[in-house]
Amino acid sequence: MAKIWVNSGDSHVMEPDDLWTEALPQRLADRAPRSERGEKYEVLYIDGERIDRQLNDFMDAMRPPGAKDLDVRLKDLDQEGVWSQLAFPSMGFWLVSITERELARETVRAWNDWAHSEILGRNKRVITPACVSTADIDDAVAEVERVAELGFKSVFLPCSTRPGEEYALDRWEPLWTAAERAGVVLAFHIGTGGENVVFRGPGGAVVNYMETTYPGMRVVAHMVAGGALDRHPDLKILIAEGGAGWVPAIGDRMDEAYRQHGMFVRPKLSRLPSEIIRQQVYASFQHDKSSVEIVEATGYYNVMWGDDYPHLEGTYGHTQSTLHELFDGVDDKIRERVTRGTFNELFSPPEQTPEE
Ligand SMILES: CC(C)(COP(=O)(O)O)[C@@H](O)C(=O)NCCC(=O)NCCSC(=O)[C@]1(C)CCC[C@@]2(C)[C@@H]3[C@@H]4C[C@@H]5C[C@]3(C[C@]5(C)O4)[C@H](O)C[C@@H]21
Ligand SMILES: [Mn+2]
Repeated sequence: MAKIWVNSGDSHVMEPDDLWTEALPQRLADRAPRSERGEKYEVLYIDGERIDRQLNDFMDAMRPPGAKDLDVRLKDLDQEGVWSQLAFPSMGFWLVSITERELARETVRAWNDWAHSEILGRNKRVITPACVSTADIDDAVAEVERVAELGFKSVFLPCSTRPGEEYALDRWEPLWTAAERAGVVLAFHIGTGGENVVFRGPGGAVVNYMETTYPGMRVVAHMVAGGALDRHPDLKILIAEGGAGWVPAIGDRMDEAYRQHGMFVRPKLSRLPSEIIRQQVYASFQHDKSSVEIVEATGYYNVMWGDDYPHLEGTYGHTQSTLHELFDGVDDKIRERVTRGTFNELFSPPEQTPEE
């Protein structure tokens, strides 16, 4: 089978265990996110809070050779046919749980400086979003301005927020303004900002997998209906790892709400929700056939494939067979858009050198 070369809008870096102990004074490093192997679960400590995380066997699941080594990762990518990756944090995901201002600001800054020197500074194919404080919007704005200067093209935000901090609220407006002005994409990754295991019982594994998808839909509802994207027409948001088939469907439902409940709608928008979604909302998927099918069926083109490397939910080891299943027989324009074009539009990776 001919090799299909793609870009990945959803991958992950795995940070060195000493990222924060190396970068921060002891009084802050001791409170930064830390992972320990418990009896049955990985145990996470964040600013003194203990969270029982993944089942250990989940954590021990197959890991590609390059998960923690950039040079080896690039060889993995050549083998799998992935040219460029937007690589989200791993331990850095838990920074969004920090509510104390100084700790949030300093741990985020340290993560960004590590990514800038160890990833962006050492290669052009793998890029990361930057992290920002969710504890203080002024700090988040300052960090967006700083990292944009450093060359970051996106900023990671959690899909779930603390109560009273929902994305439709004015609290976030300075961040939307700064991100639009800096030309950075807001990259929301599913399964972040809240509990990922909310049900234990029959079907738990699948039910919880679905439960982490819904907050991605909520982000779109708040950013569209709350007016943020209408007020900032150059701002683009990505919902990573949540699939893409649902995006045009919620556009229809939001249009129906906007029309049928018009007497209750505020703020009024200059465009229908479904138009805003087609112009400013992007989504990534790994295996879903429906994420490809809806492009032609609905005219929603902001679909981006992702390898979710090095996670279990990703395609490492079966990328090419997945890509052929997804794209063989699909219109070339749609296949090019989903496998590379959407990523190129958002992140302009370097031109791909011909395969050796
Ligand atoms: C769900 C249970 C506990 C049910 O068990 P029972 O039947 O009652 O005995 C069991 O099946 C299980 O532990 N499964 C392991 C997977 C899992 O934790 N599932 C949660 C929902 S899925 C999820 O949270 C995603 C969205 C997808 C899997 C990877 C995921 C956990 C990743 C993984 C782990 C960690 C969290 C993270 C980023 C991170 C750095 O990589 C996302 O925030 C989130 C994400
Ligand atoms: Mn992912």
